[in-house]
Amino acid sequence: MAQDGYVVAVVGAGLVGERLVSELRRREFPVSELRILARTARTTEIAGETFEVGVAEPEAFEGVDLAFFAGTEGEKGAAVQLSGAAIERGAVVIDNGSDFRLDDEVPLVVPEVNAEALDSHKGLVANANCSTTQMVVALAPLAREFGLKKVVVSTYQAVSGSGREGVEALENGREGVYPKPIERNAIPLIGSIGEDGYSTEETKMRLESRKILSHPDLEVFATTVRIPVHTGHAESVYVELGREVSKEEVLEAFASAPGIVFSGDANDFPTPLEAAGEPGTFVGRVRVEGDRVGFWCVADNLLKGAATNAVQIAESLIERSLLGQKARV
Ligand SMILES: N[C@@H](CC=O)C(=O)O
Repeated sequence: MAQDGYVVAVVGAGLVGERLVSELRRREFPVSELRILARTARTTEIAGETFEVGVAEPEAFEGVDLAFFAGTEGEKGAAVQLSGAAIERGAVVIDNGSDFRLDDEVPLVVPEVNAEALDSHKGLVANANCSTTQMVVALAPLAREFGLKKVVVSTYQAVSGSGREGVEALENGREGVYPKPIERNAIPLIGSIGEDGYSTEETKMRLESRKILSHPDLEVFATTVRIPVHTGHAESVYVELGREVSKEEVLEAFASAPGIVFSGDANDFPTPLEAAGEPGTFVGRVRVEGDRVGFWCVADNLLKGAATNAVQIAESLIERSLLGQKARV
C-alpha cells in the first residue's frame, strides 16, 4: 500500500459500479488513486465526482492493488477476460459476477459469515449473488447456535437487480428485459430455467449458500420472484433447525448477530423502501415452533447485495494482512 492508500480499480460503471465508488467513499476506504474502467472511455460523474473512465484492458491494471469487477448477471463478466491480467500485475480481484463463485479455488465470501475463507485466496475473491448474501447473513447465527437442516425461501426481488435495464422496464415499460410486463405484476422467473425446473437464481441460492455456510448437504428450496420495486430485495425464509429452540433464543441470536438490523417487535417490520440506501440486512416477523423458524429479511440489493459486501471483503483482506503483493508471495 502506498503511504496514503491503495490504488483501486472499479471495472464497470453501471449501477453496481456506481455504488462501489460511493461505498468506498462512504466507508472511507484508504484509496490513493481510483480508476474507473469500462468497455469505452468517457467522462462520467459518480457520487458527485467526475471521472475519466479508462478502457478495461490488461495494461489498465498496471500498479493496481485492488480491482473490483462490478459483474454482469446472465453473461460472462469482464472478470473472465481480465481478472488474470489484473492478478498477474499484483492486484487482488473481488468479482461481483457469477463466473467464479462455485470454483473450489476461489473463496466466496460474506464477511459476517466466513471471512476466514479469505485466508486461502489466490488473488481472486467472489462476491455472492445478492439474494444469497442477505439470506446467509440472517441464517448464519441460526446455523452457529442451533444447526441448520433445511431452508425454504421465497424472494421478492427488485428490478435494479437486473441493472439499468430492469429499472427502465419498470419506469418506462422497456420491453425485452423480462418475460412478462413487470409493472403491477410479479414474475416467478429470474434468470433462465434449467433442466431440473429451477431457475438460475434459485440454483445460485442453493449452491452459494452451501458454500458460504460450509454446509454442502444443506437442503435449500428457493422460489425467486421479480416484483415492481426499484431497490431492495425481500425474502420470506422458513428454516428447520438442528434442535428445538425457544423464541427468546432465536430473538437473541438475531439481535446479537453481526450485520443484522433486527426488528424484534412484530409490529415493526422492515420493507424494501426502508432498506434502500442502507448497508445492513434487516430481519423481522420472526415466528418459532419447536425446531422450525420463519422470518422475513430485506436488504438493499445494490449495497449489501453487491457493493457494500465487496468493500467489506476488501476491508477484511486488510484486517487479515492479505492485500498487497507482499502478503501473497
Ligand atoms: N441476481 C440478482 C442480482 C444480484 O446480484 C437479481 O437478478 O436480482
